[in-house]
Amino acid sequence: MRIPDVTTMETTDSSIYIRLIPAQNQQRRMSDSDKDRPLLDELVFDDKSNNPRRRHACTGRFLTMHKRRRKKLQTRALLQDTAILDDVLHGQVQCILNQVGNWRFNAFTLETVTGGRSLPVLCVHLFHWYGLLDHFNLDVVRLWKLFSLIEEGYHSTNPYHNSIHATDVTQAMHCFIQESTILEHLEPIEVMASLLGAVTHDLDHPGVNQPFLIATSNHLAALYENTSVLENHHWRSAVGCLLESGVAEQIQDIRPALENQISSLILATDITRQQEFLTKLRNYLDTDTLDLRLPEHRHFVLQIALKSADISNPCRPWDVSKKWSQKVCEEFFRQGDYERQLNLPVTSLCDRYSTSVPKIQVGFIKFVVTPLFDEWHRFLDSKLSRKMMRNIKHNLIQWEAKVAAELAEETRTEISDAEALEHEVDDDDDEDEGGEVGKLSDSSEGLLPEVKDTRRSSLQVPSFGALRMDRRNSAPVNPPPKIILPLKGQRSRDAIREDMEARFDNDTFSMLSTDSDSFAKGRSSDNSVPDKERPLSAETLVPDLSIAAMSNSACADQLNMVMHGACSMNNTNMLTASTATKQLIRQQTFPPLQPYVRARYMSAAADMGTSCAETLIETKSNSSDSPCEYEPRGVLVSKKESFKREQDAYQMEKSCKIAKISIEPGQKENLDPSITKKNSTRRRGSAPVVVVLPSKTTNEDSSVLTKTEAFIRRGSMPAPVNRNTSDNGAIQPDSQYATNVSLIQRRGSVPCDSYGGYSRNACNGKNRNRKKLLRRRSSGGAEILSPILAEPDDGAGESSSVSSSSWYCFKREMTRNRSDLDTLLSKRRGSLPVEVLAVCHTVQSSLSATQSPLLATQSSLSETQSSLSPTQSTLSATQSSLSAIQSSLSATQSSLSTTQSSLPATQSSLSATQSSLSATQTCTITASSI
Ligand SMILES: Nc1ncnc2c1ncn2[C@@H]1O[C@@H]2COP(=O)(O)O[C@H]2[C@H]1O
Ligand SMILES: [Zn+2]
Repeated sequence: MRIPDVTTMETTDSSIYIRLIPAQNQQRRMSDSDKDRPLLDELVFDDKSNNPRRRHACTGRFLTMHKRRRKKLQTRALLQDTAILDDVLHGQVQCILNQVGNWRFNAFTLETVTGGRSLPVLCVHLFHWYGLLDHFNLDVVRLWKLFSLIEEGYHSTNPYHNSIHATDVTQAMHCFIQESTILEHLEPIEVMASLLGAVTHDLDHPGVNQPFLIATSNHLAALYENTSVLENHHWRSAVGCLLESGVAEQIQDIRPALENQISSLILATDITRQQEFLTKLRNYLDTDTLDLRLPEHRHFVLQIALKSADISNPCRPWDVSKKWSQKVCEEFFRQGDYERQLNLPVTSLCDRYSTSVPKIQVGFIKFVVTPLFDEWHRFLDSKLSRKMMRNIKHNLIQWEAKVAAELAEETRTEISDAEALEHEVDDDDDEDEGGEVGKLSDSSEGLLPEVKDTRRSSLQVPSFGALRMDRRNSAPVNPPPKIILPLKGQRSRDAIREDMEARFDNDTFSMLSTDSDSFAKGRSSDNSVPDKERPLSAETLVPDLSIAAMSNSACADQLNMVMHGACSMNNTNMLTASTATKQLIRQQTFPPLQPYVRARYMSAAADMGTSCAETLIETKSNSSDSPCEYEPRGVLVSKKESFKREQDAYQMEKSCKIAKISIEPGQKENLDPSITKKNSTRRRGSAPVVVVLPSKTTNEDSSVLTKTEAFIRRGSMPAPVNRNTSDNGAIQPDSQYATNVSLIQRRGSVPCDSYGGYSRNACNGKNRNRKKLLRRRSSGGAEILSPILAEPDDGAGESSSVSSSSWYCFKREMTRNRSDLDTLLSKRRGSLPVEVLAVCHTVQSSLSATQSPLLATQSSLSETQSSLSPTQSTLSATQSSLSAIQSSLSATQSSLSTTQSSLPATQSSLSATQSSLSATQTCTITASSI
């Protein structure tokens, strides 16, 4: 392919800008007039007499509902006179764009000279340069709009994952696909997919990693079932931009194939899949079987290229690379700060108090970058790949030197700290001896400032709460580590090496994107903030308001207060006030994750999904129809070659289609189907949690939500459950973690009555739900705790008052014994808010309170039993005498009956006697008469 010369480019690129200006202004160059900038804005953003930018900025185009903060341009300070300075320095832009294929490219410089528009400027330039505009007959205004939408989709508030990172990765991708080994085989559609994939690969990135989204129950985690959450979101957002810009309309024929390729490229950037790709690449290279004439092999190489481009910043020249390293670590540390505020375990790589930029860089370069670039270099074996390898080595040496310097400084600090403490002890010992030290310590007041001055920041003064945040090193405060001091440096080095190896473990890639070792191991933060600084709830609090924007404006206000207020010590009081009255109740169950839910959420994806299936077959006919009469620029190839490749491309599209269609409804990309099945069957609880704050104002609005300012928890999967059940390589639990979690594991999804109950209470002040709460069959977990968390009120029923008093008992107890709370909090993991844990403790203590009266009752029962036993024996004696009487009675009865039975015989003998007597009498009478 022909690389255009500078003169040609100058003319060509000028024409891009000229074409962007409305017809009546075409004769004017961008830099010619003070009106150029507004004109461009008008053209790009006010097209069709709407104001799309403003509209989208308010409503949010992406699922994070990102409200873009407009970049502050230095020259905007001169708003009233825009003519004085132009944001876009066209001469310099041109100069940089002319060097766009150079590995020394600096995206930050392009960002500056383009007035913050590096992304669309670079991309339109590259599309033009490769001849894609002509080849696909693209409208440059739509294309500009596409890249403006993409630029807008990146969060300018992210230190690293912003549009400059997209620019950087796109330029790196451009460098890679220009490598002759690759370029000669590429189809125009593949070039377009590569550029679009690169520029959108982190679109709408929230600035935190996947474990954080899961731990804070972000709706994206629920939507993508905790699998390649961000990557799935990035490519779907990309498709949304293609649709919205109208570019999709122009490339109907190739759209399914293009979108398939973009999605597959972006999904490959999931860093947890690094090993999978690396093994495959090694295998290809070992067996020398990579054949770029095959579309699937080309696609695989493009996946590797994008993965490499994504982590290529350590391969840049030192000055550029260093800047990226600082930016990415700034974002990591920001996440660590959020985790600390949320009382989540602080991801080790995000903990600014236990690690440093050089340490992270050494680990990242050694364990992530080098293995990939070793293979990439083996494949490319070019001038560029050699340069990159040289840069990696050089940069690694720089960072290692910094780590060594840090260690030396730490050791020095610790020695001087220990010496200072040693002096203190010696001073006490020498007091009577009157030596030199004794002289200095004539007055203890005089000594104090000196000790204070020599003391370094690594030793923490326990009483100074604020200093805690500044503390960096790990030397314990009490007692001074005198004995271990000589070994300290060596120990630290070993510890750091081990630490790094653990952090950059090939299996986990824990710090990067989708895993977090501290989450998995249940490590608690050493720096957990005191209770009063704790924000409202882990369930609702997310780092950037843009991620929380699917709640109402009142929630956004509250989050804003927490997020920005909690950072400043001045606002602690405000926070304390709000946390003191916080209540936790549950809300209705999140809808189950059915395919239709996903479809509803992702209108763009749905659109894409159907069109993919429908129009895939048309792709071939279109691509063969398309004439190859474009300028011989960029990747464009001869007709004959093109035809052959179209056949290959068709084969690949067919295989893509098969792969796509074989995905069952609800199944996620990037996931082994068997794992999906296992996960989905194992998936547990889902009930979101709501934090209700007391009414801020006495608003007349009868809406419960407005009154209570409910923070609606979006996601549904409690983190502990997910971690326990997820075995797809994202997070591996260890046994200790599992044991800890089992204590607080959230249970099923029985909806809690208390939400409705609370609402009614809030409206009319009655306690209609109290009996209901008692009747309710709890599934365990947060829902059982809501009545306990409720503040006592006058009309409280029996159960409520018991619970409330336990809560206050617990609170009192905790205030007395902070260490208990600390222990409790330090055990805490995952997404359950701290309140839930606190209440677990409350329930336990109220249970033990209930147990003691029960025991008393039991002993009195046994006493009663023993006093009863004599009575029982009397009773049994009486019973036996009674039975004796009964038996004598029965004997009497039987003799009576015997007597009775003998009576008739006597009677009959009597009557016989009588009759014999009367016979005798008759005889006598007869005899006498005779
Ligand atoms: N210089 C760096 N140091 C540490 N981590 C990095 C560096 N560059 C990139 N990464 C990580 O690698 C990840 C690659 O994918 P992402 O761009 O989404 O996010 C990136 C960061 O998390
Ligand atoms: Zn990236």
